Amino acid sequence: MTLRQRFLQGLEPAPPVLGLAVSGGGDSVALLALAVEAGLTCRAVTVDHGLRPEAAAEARDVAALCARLGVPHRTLRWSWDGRGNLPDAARRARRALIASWARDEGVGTVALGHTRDDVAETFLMRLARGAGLDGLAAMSARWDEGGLTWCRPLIGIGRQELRDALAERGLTWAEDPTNDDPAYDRARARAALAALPLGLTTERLADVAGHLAAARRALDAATATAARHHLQVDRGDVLIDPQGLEPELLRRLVLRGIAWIGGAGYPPRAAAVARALEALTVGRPASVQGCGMVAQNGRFRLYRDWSAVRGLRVPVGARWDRWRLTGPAQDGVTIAALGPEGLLCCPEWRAEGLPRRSLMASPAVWEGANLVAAPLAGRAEGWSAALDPPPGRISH
Ligand SMILES: Nc1ncnc2c1ncn2[C@@H]1O[C@H](COP(=O)(O)OP(=O)(O)OP(=O)(O)O)[C@@H](O)[C@H]1O
Repeated sequence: MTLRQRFLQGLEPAPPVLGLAVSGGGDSVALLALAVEAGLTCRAVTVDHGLRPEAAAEARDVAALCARLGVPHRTLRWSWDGRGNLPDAARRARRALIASWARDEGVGTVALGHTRDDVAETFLMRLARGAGLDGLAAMSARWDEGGLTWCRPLIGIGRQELRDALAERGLTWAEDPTNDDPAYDRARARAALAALPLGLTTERLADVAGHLAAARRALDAATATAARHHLQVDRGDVLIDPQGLEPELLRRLVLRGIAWIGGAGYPPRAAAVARALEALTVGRPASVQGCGMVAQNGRFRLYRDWSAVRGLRVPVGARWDRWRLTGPAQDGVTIAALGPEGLLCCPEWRAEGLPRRSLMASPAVWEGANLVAAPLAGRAEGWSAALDPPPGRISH
């Protein structure tokens, strides 16, 4: 099969308009070139993170190439607020910017230029960190998120083959200097791939990651089935019945609960989850990523820890933790946690059937220090609280 055929196979089914995330590096320039050669209708986007002095020039080069190829292109800018881990913050911001660009452009599918080498590098990096099945499994070739389909049509293709194809076409690309900077994990993984022992190859490692991805999909399906029988959502809480569950499936259900309630956007440390499960098994409470857990009548209740939201205050209409409150319009009111003081003003709270600790972290309407409404604690006063749906997978 030719390179173009393999690219089209990786794209199946080809969308009416394909969004292309083009950084200007060899992989994504090859993505752009292959999409144009295949005659697809495309729109391209580049995110300038402003992190390297050359970034703006690279974005201009992509814009110029797109103009030559007749592909509409946009450059989006982002600047780091200094929070979180930089590569991770940049990736999340990039995905969010690209998603909103795609929605504005009427693009339903966005292609990323990850290659087989990226799969092998990621596998090695995660192996070095002692990752489990989820971390070692190959990145997804296609997934839906936020109303958009993301795909990686080059995931089965080697980086060198793509560069050779670019060279044949006289196309140039930018080399990211951090790719060879041993301060970065990925650069060290690249160097390690160039000198693998035991006859191991990039293809082999990518194959192994692919086998693990198949196992992960099966486990995801088993987790979904287990959730139907063993997991229940009780307003903002999650109830899990551990009876008869495989320990690994129980762990995965607890992880889902933590992801939804804690909302961290990345999985908690495996050791922290193992400790929490051990504590629950002997009837002690636990807390991970702002998600509290207690064992109660043979079931685990996962709830929002009040300490994680006690300082959170937003205007009416804005999202508070996982909630959005609506009610009679009124000036000067804000949304914050009910807390112990608020609960004292809700004499009927027990009738609602939620434990005190869950209600403390439930959303309430405040006017200064006065409680206006607490829809989950028996003081609705015309207000209602809608909850975000539980998420699917966290990473792709
Ligand atoms: N600045 C950017 N602008 C547009 N697209 C980008 C940009 N950076 C990366 N991409 C897209 O993401 C693909 C993968 O690039 P890269 O490996 O740097 O990103 P990543 O999403 O951070 O992945 P990883 O998890 O491998 O670090 C690129 O081929 C390209 O499609």
